Amino acid sequence: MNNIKIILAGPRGKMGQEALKMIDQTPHFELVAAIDSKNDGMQVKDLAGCPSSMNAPVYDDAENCIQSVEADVLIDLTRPDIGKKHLEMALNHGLRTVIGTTGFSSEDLERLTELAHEKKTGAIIAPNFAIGAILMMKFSQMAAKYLPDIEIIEKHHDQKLDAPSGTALKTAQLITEVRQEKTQGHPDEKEDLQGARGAELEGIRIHSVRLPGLVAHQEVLFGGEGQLLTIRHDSMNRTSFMPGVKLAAESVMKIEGLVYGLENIME
Ligand SMILES: NC(=O)C1=CN([C@@H]2O[C@H](COP(=O)(O)OP(=O)(O)OC[C@H]3O[C@@H](n4cnc5c(N)ncnc54)[C@H](OP(=O)(O)O)[C@@H]3O)[C@@H](O)[C@H]2O)C=CC1
Ligand SMILES: O=C(O)C1=N[C@H](C(=O)O)C[C@H](O)C1
Repeated sequence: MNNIKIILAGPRGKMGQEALKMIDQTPHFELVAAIDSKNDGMQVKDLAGCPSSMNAPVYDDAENCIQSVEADVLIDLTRPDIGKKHLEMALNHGLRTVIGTTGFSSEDLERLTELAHEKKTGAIIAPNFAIGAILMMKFSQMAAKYLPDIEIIEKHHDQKLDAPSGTALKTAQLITEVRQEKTQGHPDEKEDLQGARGAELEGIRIHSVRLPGLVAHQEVLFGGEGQLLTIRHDSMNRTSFMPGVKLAAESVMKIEGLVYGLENIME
């Protein structure tokens, strides 16, 4: 496989640190720069916790980095508002991009799909990189045909900025592809405390839990007469996401246009 030159945005973050290790351990990946709003001019190896072999410059200005460094792929693991900005910027420069940050609305996705098409550039937005989470979403889509009364409970660490999680939204979207819109619960139900029934997407209820100690977890509950099916996935740590990040960085080299969800590139 050809060498892939990578710019990583968010190298000091929890995901960024795992991604640096993964890049370091992948012979055909080469880190050529990092985007970090706080450490302009430094080398990645000098940032706390970063592999000592990484002689790549740090830029605080993403546009300057993209223009100055010869790269094949930008991987963004920052935060929802920044990920969006970086994807738009990279596409405008014709730079292939893998986005791990979540919080994309359907309007954002529509606009960025058009931009990727117009620029003839590959991009992947992966609401969840964990292979088990992709399977949980696919199995939920299968089950929804037969058990259409569904509630999603997603549980994350308390530093998470977006709610519901990108995974919960993607799960609900996949379900709506096979299920008619449906009102669940009693037709006369009312919330005595606002939010008690969670958020709602085409009748599917989504409940977001945020607690210290959690990493990333989701249960999809399917209720039927006298039965309950639960499909559950747990990420115990962030190394669970790295095979997916690696697959996305390899796959984005071969595609044109925007792909939303790793299930679309898994064989
Ligand atoms: N798709 C998936 O499978 C997964 C996605 N995620 C998503 O990935 C993102 C990162 O998660 P996580 O690592 O846990 O979060 P962290 O808060 O640990 O890391 C985010 C990092 O981004 C940096 N950052 C913020 N703004 C900028 C900027 N303008 N330029 C460069 N870097 C910036 C932060 O730096 P500073 O400290 O200076 O603010 C921080 O180091 C989140 O959006 C999360 O939802 C997480 C896990 C899995
Ligand atoms: O912020 C996180 O941590 C995670 N974000 C993604 C999401 O919003 O679904 C993926 C995973 O759940 C971890």
